[in-house]
Amino acid sequence: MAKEQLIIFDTTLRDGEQSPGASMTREEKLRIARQLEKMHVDIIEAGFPAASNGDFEAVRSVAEAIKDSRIAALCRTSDQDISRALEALKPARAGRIHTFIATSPLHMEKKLRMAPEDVIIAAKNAVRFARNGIDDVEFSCEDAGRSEMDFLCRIVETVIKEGATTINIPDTVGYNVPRQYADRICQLRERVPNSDKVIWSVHCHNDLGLAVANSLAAVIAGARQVECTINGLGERAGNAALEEVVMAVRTRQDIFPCDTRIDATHIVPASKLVSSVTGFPVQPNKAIVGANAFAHESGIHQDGVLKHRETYEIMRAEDVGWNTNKLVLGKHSGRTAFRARLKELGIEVDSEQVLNTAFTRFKELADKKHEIFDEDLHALMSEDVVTPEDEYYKLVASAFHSETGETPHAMITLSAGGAEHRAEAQGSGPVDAAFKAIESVARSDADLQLYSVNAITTGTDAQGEVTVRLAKGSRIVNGLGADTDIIVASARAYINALNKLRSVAERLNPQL
Ligand SMILES: CC(=O)SCCNC(=O)CCNC(=O)[C@H](O)C(C)(C)COP(=O)(O)OP(=O)(O)OC[C@H]1O[C@@H](n2cnc3c(N)ncnc32)[C@H](O)[C@@H]1OP(=O)(O)O
Ligand SMILES: CC(C)C(=O)C(=O)O
Repeated sequence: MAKEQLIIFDTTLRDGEQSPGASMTREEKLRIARQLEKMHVDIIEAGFPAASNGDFEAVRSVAEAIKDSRIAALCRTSDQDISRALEALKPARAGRIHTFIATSPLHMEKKLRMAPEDVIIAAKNAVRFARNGIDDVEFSCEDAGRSEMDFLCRIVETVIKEGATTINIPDTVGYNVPRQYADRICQLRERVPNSDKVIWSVHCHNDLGLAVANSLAAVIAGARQVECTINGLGERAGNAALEEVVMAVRTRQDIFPCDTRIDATHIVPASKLVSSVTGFPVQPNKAIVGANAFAHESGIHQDGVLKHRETYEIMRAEDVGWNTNKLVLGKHSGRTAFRARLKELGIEVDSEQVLNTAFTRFKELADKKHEIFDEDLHALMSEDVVTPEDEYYKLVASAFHSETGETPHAMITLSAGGAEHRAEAQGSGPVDAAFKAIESVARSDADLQLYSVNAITTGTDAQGEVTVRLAKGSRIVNGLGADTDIIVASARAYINALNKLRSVAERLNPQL
């Protein structure tokens, strides 16, 4: 039997935009709307036309441009707001008026300063007025999560009689918990006459981190529209995240009696677009769209995923728009993942002993660096271990000068094959000056590919750890240096890399 449709109503451009700092221009709204249309979002709430001329124009432009999604515009229960919204929606192939008024005792008394009976009249008149202009009218009981059930039933019954086609029950301040919220939806569906003639919708905020859980509980209780936003953007702690709702319903088809029309492969691009437009980064551990959502670092998980992906993945990264899942090499990784990555990089390991030696070096590096990249592996596999006794270059002494308004300057005494050399150089910073001074002696002709400060311990004796990656021809090496002075640590790392380059060159050409 075909599943019922769960309507996805995206409000990134309206409630999402109410996030402090997330205001969007008309062009930005258009770009996001086009991405939402591509994803097959059913309804795009484009804005609040009475808010400003800019928002009016933005809703109008979205209504003009988007053909495959219905466009909704939000308005209070005032004729002026509704007229403005109707005007903005005129170019839409399919439009919806979304009108709302608060129904909780607190909001009615303290904010609206209206008697409950007057709120019912305002809702009734607004829906009637809206229905004169358009067929599709959604009515929202703002703060329904804290409204009295009897009152909710009365106001909803009234607006259904006036022709509202969708009834939205927002948990405006994210106060409800799943069982209680689901119970509200069940009661309304049971008690309100003609409840089967309308679509029941939910709109949950995330103040207690329950927006998605509440939305899903409501779907099980019979709601067939979920209002949500990309990345969970929205007022205060945000709204239910579209990607989480869609993927929960899709992944748990054994539980949900419905599914959405969303093409989930557009989810990650949509998330990236919203993040770049708003400047709100996505936290790495965010479900579905976070950079780590399909990444595995620990050896036991990596081993499991390599043997059978489903051991640690309940969805496929490709199905939500990532290129693939990721095995990230780090200090928790094991031999299986290490060997697999080497193989992917085309690095042949001819014996268990070579693998074990390389793996030990890899663990040493991983203790110093947060993440091991492919270049690190190339370096690990091509370099020899250089012991202090075989070091050709040694740092004997150093002095650095850096002062506001003056060019940084470094003085280095370097031992090269036992002979001491003094060198001085200026640079764009003291580290640059130190590297130039060392190079004036070593003349390695190597490319500096990476300079990173890997870890700083805490306390007054803080240790700075630096990695310097040098490349010469096909040889790539990582040099490590540690010191309480970060410039000295950098110089040591550079010299360590030079020694490794020399050692590899000697191995390839023993005449050197
Ligand atoms: C839960 C939600 O997300 S609701 C949507 C929230 N979004 C927004 O508010 C963004 C757009 N809003 C705005 O640009 C402005 O608030 C406007 C243009 C709508 C109104 O601006 P102003 O006329 O200056 O009013 P202001 O914002 O100061 O106060 C809101 C007024 O609307 C009233 N009001 C609030 N909700 C409703 C409603 N659903 N229906 C009718 N009146 C309402 C308030 O009681 C208050 O009236 P008062 O001024 O007579 O006390
Ligand atoms: C206007 C309604 C839908 C709303 O945004 C809320 O109650 O949070």
